Amino acid sequence: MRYISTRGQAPALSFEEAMLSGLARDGGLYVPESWPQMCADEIAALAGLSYEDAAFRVMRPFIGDAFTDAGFRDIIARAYAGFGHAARCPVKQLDSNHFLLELFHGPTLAFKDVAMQLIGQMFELSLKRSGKRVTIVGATSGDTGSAAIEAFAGLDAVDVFILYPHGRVSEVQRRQMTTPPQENVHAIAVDGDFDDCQARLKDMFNDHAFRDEVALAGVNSINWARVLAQVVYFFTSAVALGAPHRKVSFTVPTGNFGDIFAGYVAKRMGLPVERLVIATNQNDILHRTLATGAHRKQGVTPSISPSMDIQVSSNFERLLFDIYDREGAAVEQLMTALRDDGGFALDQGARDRLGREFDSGRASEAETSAAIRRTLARSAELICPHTACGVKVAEEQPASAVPMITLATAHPAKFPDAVEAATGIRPGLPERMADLFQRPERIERLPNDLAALKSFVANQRA
Ligand SMILES: Cc1ncc(COP(=O)(O)O)c(C=O)c1O
Ligand SMILES: N[C@@H](CCOP(=O)(O)O)C(=O)O
Repeated sequence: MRYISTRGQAPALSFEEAMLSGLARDGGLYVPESWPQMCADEIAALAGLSYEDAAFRVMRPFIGDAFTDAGFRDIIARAYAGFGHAARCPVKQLDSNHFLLELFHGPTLAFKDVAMQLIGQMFELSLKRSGKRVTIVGATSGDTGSAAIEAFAGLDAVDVFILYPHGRVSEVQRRQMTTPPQENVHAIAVDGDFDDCQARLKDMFNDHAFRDEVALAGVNSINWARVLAQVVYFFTSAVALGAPHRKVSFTVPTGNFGDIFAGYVAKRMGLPVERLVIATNQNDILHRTLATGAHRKQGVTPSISPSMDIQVSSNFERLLFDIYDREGAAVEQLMTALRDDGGFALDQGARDRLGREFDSGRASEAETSAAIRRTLARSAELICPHTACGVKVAEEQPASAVPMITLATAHPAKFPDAVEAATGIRPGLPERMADLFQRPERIERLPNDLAALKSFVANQRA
């Protein structure tokens, strides 16, 4: 399996090379040159397997010769050993035909752990083999950063720098990033929003001299391996509800478009998915794109679901590549317009293809709170505000016999203020994190300035 860039100008790479590279050198994102297929019998055979065994079968066709089968099984086993639920990503019934896919049983209580724990193991093995050292820089609206720090803290061959928007993540998220004592991890509060952090990260990748000097690597969903690991739970949850003999639909709380793109990949591989529903908060660029065909930035407005406070959805580029018939030049043109003019209009063909695959909805602040309250009253489940955006949008989809699975992307205890304001209940952190608020913090505050950020990274790495 080779990986090609969405902008069509970078060399094709192996899985391992794409994983260690992050962004392609032409500014694009790596995608597989074709979608591996799983037939109905292969999908049916996932029923009853452990999450680890299912993960091996779903991901194996993508990794080429990066790892031996035994080595890859070992990586997967180590990645999920620390999860707090035997099923790793369990499905819970919310209502007669509405289910929650719980993705928050990993160490930092959000869905990012599912992929980050895996790629932490992959990086470690790969770097040990090559003797190389890399500098990981990540941008976060709160959850990717804490998951990355947890997965890479203390590793010899890696320095980690996480850019987060100052004052725009929850206190639990911030402390998860600023309290780990290991010297190879650095949390940087940037004076800007998440889009600024992600833009500076991409600027660093696009500065080839800097990129080569520090051996830059990325663990955002820029990295194909992140998306791949997220494909697995679309299969396991669908199979738990009867796939491939029965179709399912998914509603995905969406920001950077990585998670729902993983659902799209599962569908391309043969999983019978009826609808993929994008759920946004008030930062609703993707919902507006579906509704109007115009993809236009409006600036980020802080919300009670801060991890989804995103207007430049990085992985939308991967989808555009597919719906523009894998024409790198067309994607390059659209991305240039997004950067220079603030947006672009999809042509009618692209709009039709988008509409055939996806539906969308948005949740205002009041609707998000109401969904938290309603879910507690109806189903006795306390959900986080991101999950609540998903539940609200799922509930307004047309009635259907096809089961709807909404992704529960974080534990409510990461966002106690929003949950308490909605329900009067303050969710508590698990015992192992009970002293989080007493641990000393280490924060570097920097301006939204490429030169300042590059200089900090270059000087602080080991
Ligand atoms: C809790 C939570 N829910 C949903 C999302 C949106 O996921 P994605 O960026 O993959 O669209 C994020 C951030 O990515 C998140 O942290
Ligand atoms: N919500 C994310 C934003 C970054 O997304 P990623 O999937 O590209 O890493 C976060 O919590 O940081």
